[in-house]
Amino acid sequence: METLKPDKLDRTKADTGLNISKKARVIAKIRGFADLEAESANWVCIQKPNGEDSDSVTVSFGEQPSSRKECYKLDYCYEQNEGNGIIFAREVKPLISEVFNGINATIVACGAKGSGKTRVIQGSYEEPGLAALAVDEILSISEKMGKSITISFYEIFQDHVYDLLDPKQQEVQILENGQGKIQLKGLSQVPVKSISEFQKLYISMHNSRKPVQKITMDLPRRSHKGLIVNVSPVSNFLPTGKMNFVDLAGYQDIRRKSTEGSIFVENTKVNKSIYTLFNVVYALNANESHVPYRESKLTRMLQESLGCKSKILMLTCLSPSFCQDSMYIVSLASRCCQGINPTVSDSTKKTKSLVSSMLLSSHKNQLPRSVSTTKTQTGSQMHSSTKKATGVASAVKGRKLFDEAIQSTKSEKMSQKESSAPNAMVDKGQMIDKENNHLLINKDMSPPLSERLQEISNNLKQLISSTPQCIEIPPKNDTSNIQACADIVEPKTPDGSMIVYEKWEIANMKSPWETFNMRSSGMKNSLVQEYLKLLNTGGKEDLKRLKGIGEKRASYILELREESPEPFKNIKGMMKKEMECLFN
Ligand SMILES: Nc1ncnc2c1ncn2[C@@H]1O[C@H](COP(=O)(O)OP(=O)(O)OP(=O)(O)O)[C@@H](O)[C@H]1O
Repeated sequence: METLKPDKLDRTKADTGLNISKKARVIAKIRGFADLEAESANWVCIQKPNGEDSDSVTVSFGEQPSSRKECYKLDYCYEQNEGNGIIFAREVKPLISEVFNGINATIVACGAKGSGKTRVIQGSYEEPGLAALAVDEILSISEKMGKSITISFYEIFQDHVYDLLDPKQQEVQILENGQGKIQLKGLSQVPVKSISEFQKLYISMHNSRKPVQKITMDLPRRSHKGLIVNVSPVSNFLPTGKMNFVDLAGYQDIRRKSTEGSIFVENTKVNKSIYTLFNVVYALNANESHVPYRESKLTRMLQESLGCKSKILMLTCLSPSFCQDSMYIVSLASRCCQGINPTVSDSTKKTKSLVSSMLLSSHKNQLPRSVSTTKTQTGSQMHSSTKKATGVASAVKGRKLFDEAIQSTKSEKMSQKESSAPNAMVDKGQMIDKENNHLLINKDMSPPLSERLQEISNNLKQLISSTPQCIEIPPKNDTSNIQACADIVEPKTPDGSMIVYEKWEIANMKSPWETFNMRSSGMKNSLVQEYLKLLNTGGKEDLKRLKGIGEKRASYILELREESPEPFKNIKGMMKKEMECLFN
């Protein structure tokens, strides 16, 4: 196990000084060169205005033309020569004391396929990952306190959760009790007494990739893997703290891959859950009233470790050589990182404000979010390889974002005050009740998915009926106006479409009315896509919330989806299916 100097490396509360109300810290790590990678192909550039003391850094990619280089702001970026030990000491270790105080922490590794996520989270026997380093530390503290720890290890494959520590590999059910508390039925908790015992369970299970029930294992599969470390708190009056490590499946843009059948469905589900996680982190960092936990199994499972007083570390892994998917993931990460008041390019602002005014104001926060990120033109860029790590003593600012993370909602503030009040003998049950109440309060504030979908459907109908039929549609192959609006509705690869949009707009010089008409057409198209997506992916209850869809039609839609993964390709197809349904 790597020897660390915690006294020098810890980021203590004394280091905190930033007034940044962010719940999630978003950082990156550039992976070392793999065996067959050309070391000359150094593609990621990072800019640290204050070296290792920088409060934020910018990441850009070498192959973009320097005149139009886009930079993505993140809280920090670790370079190729900085290993798991340093990341643990600066980012993860400070969270451990929080976990002993009954607070949940979640460390998520995200990135393109092969970007080094597993190496950072799981590591190997030779170079332990963040999870093993954390368990080692937690075990040594627990031993001193005479306490014990347990671990759970699960896999999410095609939106099903499986227990990796249970030989029977039962599917885990995510249940919510009467008070809104999440329970993971069927997920075992195994006591762990030593680091070697942990490594044996974690590394061997991770690598064994045992066949999961009812799933053929002939093809490599993309799945998320999660570890939960349950920690006994310092006081019996505190709830059990959890430290979660999530090794996300690698992001792959399926539009660029010629996949079919079950692989296509698998990839779509994986990407959707990655988007949802980013949307949740964005919503938390931006203090939004609605957090879309319910939109994926992963975020649903992690709800109690992402919301309330939890701490989140998003670790974006980057390939050092050209990788389009890495660019996309960084753009998502950067957007989460910005939280409140992200700086956006003029074109993005323009589009956003237009769409906001077009939507009923009560709906605007309820649409799936765009990938607007901080994009700036670069000044002097520094290639990652040219920067040398200059020791660790000065790199102490990262964790202070966590320490400053505000307890933003009133209910959180109240529960904090009460738990720290003198003589407040708050028992475990009461504390849990408070958390539950908080969840219920939040639930009241944020309507469930089905309500949002209903509203999207209503918007769609309104727009279809109100959009003039004689609108001037841009040339058939020019999808820029649709793209501009789709940017608001759905995450997209930052492929310069906004630039294309601006050029197109300038070249055509439309009147305000014509521009409005064109954009509303794009808006309509986006909403149609959302509506179709709902028909293709929504649950039965969500489908039934849509006007005109009752029990029978919802069942029929689900039947159609069993026959083919995405039966509703366009409006025409939808109408046809509707007619078939009527005559069935
Ligand atoms: N720091 C590093 N130095 C050298 N090679 C590395 C480093 N990190 C990862 N690699 C290599 O890169 C490859 C991908 O690593 P890893 O499996 O950790 O990526 P991943 O993002 O988890 O992949 P996937 O998306 O397929 O799960 C492996 O061959 C690994 O040995």
